[in-house]
Amino acid sequence: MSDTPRPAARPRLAVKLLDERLRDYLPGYATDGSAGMDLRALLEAPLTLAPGQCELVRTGLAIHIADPGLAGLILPRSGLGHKHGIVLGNLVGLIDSDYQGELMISVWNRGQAPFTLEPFERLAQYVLVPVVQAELELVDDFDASRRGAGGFGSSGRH
Ligand SMILES: O=c1ccn([C@H]2C[C@H](O)[C@@H](COP(=O)(O)OP(=O)(O)OP(=O)(O)O)O2)c(=O)[nH]1
Ligand SMILES: [Mg+2]
Repeated sequence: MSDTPRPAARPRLAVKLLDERLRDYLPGYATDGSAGMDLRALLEAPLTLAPGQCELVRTGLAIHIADPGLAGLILPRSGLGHKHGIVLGNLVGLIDSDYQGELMISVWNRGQAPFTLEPFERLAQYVLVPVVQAELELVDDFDASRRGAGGFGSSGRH
């Protein structure tokens, strides 16, 4: 028997290609255990971002998640972020389950040197995550908890 757990059934997401060139570049999981699928830059020409510059970049993909129990996250790629300072202008992109528009990536060069993005380069990753929607219930007092209202380091450093 293998130690590898059997993968759970994968939700199926409806995807529209907004540009035919994307057909050759459909996102997928690089390995069995990958958490994210890489998203590519739909650019007509290389795009050079000066230090501090932030641009909205097309992906050419629309994904309708449909299930309110799921959401998409757009996250930076570690290599681009750490080595080149290429991260997201909104830090994290949150994709609502009812969003049907094109996935857009806010690309921010937080580094010190210009960086050139090439057409169809993988520049961010899309992660599907479970979501729980809550009902807010107004109360006058909470049941006591050990932490109470202590925050921002109230439990000490070590
Ligand atoms: O990096 C991102 C972030 C968001 N979106 C899309 C999907 C998301 O469902 C929608 C709205 O995002 P959000 O709610 O974060 O932005 P907002 O500024 O609150 O806009 P809205 O008033 O449309 O909710 O924009 C992207 O394509 N890329
Ligand atoms: Mg919003």
